[in-house]
Parts: sequence; C-alpha cells; structure tokens
Amino acid sequence: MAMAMTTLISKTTPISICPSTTTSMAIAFNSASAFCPQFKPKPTFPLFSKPLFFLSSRQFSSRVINASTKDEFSGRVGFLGLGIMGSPMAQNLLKAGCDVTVWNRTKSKCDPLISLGATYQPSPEEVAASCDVTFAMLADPESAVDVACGKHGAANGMGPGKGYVDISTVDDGTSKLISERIKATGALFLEAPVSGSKKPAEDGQLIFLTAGDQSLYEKVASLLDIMGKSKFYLGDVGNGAAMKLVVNMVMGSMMASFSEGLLLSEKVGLDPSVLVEVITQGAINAPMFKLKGPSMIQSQYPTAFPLKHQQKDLRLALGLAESVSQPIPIAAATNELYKIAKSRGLSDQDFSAVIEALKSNTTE
Ligand SMILES: NC(=O)C1=CN([C@@H]2O[C@H](COP(=O)(O)OP(=O)(O)OC[C@H]3O[C@@H](n4cnc5c(N)ncnc54)[C@H](OP(=O)(O)O)[C@@H]3O)[C@@H](O)[C@H]2O)C=CC1
Ligand SMILES: O=CC(=O)O
Repeated sequence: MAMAMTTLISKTTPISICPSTTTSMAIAFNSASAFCPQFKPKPTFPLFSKPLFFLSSRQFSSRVINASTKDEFSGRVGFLGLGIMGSPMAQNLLKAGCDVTVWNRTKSKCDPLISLGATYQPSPEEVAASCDVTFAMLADPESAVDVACGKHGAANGMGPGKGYVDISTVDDGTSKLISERIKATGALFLEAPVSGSKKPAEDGQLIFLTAGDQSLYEKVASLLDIMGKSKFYLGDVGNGAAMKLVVNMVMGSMMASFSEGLLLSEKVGLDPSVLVEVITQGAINAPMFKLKGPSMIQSQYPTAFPLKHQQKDLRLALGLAESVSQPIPIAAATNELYKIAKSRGLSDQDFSAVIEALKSNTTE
C-alpha cells in the first residue's frame, strides 16, 4: 500500500499525529475571479501562527512545511448540501466575507443563506461552473456520487483551474470514484471529511481529515481554517475517508457501551447521573459522555449527529475492515444495535438514541 503523508495544522498548539488511513468535501478554485476578501482570523487563533506538520501516516517520519494558511483564498466558493453540517459551515464562510454560491436538493434550506448574501444556483453543475472551488457535504456515498457525477452533477461544471472538495463521510472507493470523475475534467480533487458535530460546525471548530491534491489543500487552507480548528493532510485519496470511518467506528462503539452502562447502573439501583460524573472524572472520560449523558437519562435525543449516519459509518467501517481482513467484532455487534434502533424509527434522532434499542430489548 502506498505510503500516505499526514499534515496537521492546528489553531492552537503543535500536535503529535497518529497513524492513519483515509475520507471526503468539495472545493474548486480559479484565481481569476471574484474574492473572499474579508477573512478575519479568530482572535484566539492567530492566522500566521498555526503550526503545520507533515507526517507519514504509517511510519511517523516527519518534516515541517510552511503553513500555507497565510495565503487567503480569493475566489468564488460553491457549497452543495445544506443539512445539519453544511448550513453552518457555509454560513461561517459567508460571515467571513466569502463570495458563496449554494445549492441544496430541498431548495428552502438555501433561503437563510441567501438572506445572508449567498447566491443561489439551481443545480450542482451550475454551482461548479460559476465557482472556483466547490465544497460538497452530502448524506452518504449514494448522494455524494449523484451530486458529483450524476445528470447536472458538479463534474459537468468542472474544468482546469477549478477544485472540488468533498466533505461528506463516505468510503474510500466512493471517494476515489468521485476523484477520478472530477480529475478527468482537468480539475483538482480533495476529500476532506470532518470530525466534529453540529456545535463545532457552528463554532468553526471542526477537524478536517483531508487527502488528494496537495495543491488544492494548500489553496483552500484559509477556507478550512474558517470552518475548522485543525486540519490533517493524509496523502492519497481514500486516506481521509478511512481515517474518518475509523474514528466514527470507535465513537459508535463508545456510545453503545455508554448506553449499556447507563441502563445497567439504573437497573442495579445506582443513579446514572452519578455514573456520568464518575466517568467524567476518570481516565475513560470523553466530552461526548458529559455532553450527551444528561439528555439520554431524560430520554431526550436532540439531533446533532443523526443515528442513520452513525449506522452508515459503522457499515462502511465494516467494509473497510473486510478489505484488509481485520477483525472488528465490537464494531460488528455495535452495528447490529444501531440497525435495531433504525428499525424502531430512530433514524433521524441523535445517535445517542441507540440507548432506546437496549431499553426495548430489556423489556421484551
Ligand atoms: N451531523 C454530524 O454531527 C456530522 C455529520 N457528518 C457527515 O456529514 C454528512 C452530512 O451530515 P449532516 O449534515 O448531519 O446530514 P443531514 O442529513 O442533515 O444532511 C444531508 C444533506 O445531504 C442531502 N442529500 C441527501 N440525499 C441526497 C440526494 N439523494 N441527492 C442530493 N442531496 C441529498 C440533503 O439534502 P435535503 O436537505 O434535500 O434532504 C442534505 O443537504 C454525512 O456524511 C455525515 O455522516 C460528519 C461529521 C459530523
Ligand atoms: O461524524 C460525527 C462526528 O461527530 O464527528
């Protein structure tokens, strides 16, 4: 397998990077047109002080390269897909003064962005044709392929000098397919799936897991900095997708295990709120437990990360593991639990609603 290079730029301090594999988002650039003039670095994260590292994802060999974020992006930015994540990301670009053109399958979701100054185009093709760099944030592999490669898809509007950045969480095969189609037009491609949910998207605190054309990565670095707190460059297309799937495989299993713990503690007469406090103070603490625990105890699941997307990521992680004959029995069992939750009508609830699948099981 080809060695993949990992770059990390953080808004805060230098960070050691762990080994990786792959993921996806879409941007197109063309220095000729328009502008994104008012990029203002957030005061707590000076733009020119961001460290950047270049690491081998498999061997930890490293070299430091110059941070490219000092080069502001000057071009028209397209944004396809305005769901829970895409809307706040596009909004942050607009608020930073970028010239943004939007499209969404359900047009009404474009309206709040249009009222903030975005331009609307009626198809992905027309967005890509009118923009220098086009980002895509779609639900799943099928929609990501359709929007990029389908009839009136973005690829039809791409060409030399432009770039496509796919932020959607998809598998590496899907990302490679989209990359090939985009690059056949002469444009550049970057996959850039994100770690971080609705609130980090609103706060511009996402973590980008990028791979693909490094020159596109460097050209859109200042845009990634508007939407995120750090960014990794992981080498060949597929490595960003794989990294994202591994992270979300771990997250899905953690949430399932946490759900079992909450229910077991209650069944044996403990206060699950105290369990959350105990976990929070110990070595297995993760922000997710404190964030989701109190509402889970109240059987409330306000959607930040839809359960159907978590199950999709587990399904794709199983495929990734299969491709390299890696046993992942915990993730396989976890996937079954999320499938049960989906079959009980919880698809559009937050993924923490997976606890309901366990409740139903214990009462049957
Ligand atoms: N929510 C989260 O916390 C995070 C999500 N992700 C990933 O980001 C991606 C988007 O997530 P999120 O914003 O939460 O999802 P949403 O379900 O809120 O949004 C999905 C987007 O995809 C569009 N879409 C779905 N199917 C099609 C289709 N067939 N053709 C065209 N457009 C389509 C939707 O359009 P329409 O409005 O018309 O339905 C919508 O714009 C997913 O891959 C997810 O796994 C990554 C990190 C965090
Ligand atoms: O993909 C979901 C996330 O929270 O990250």
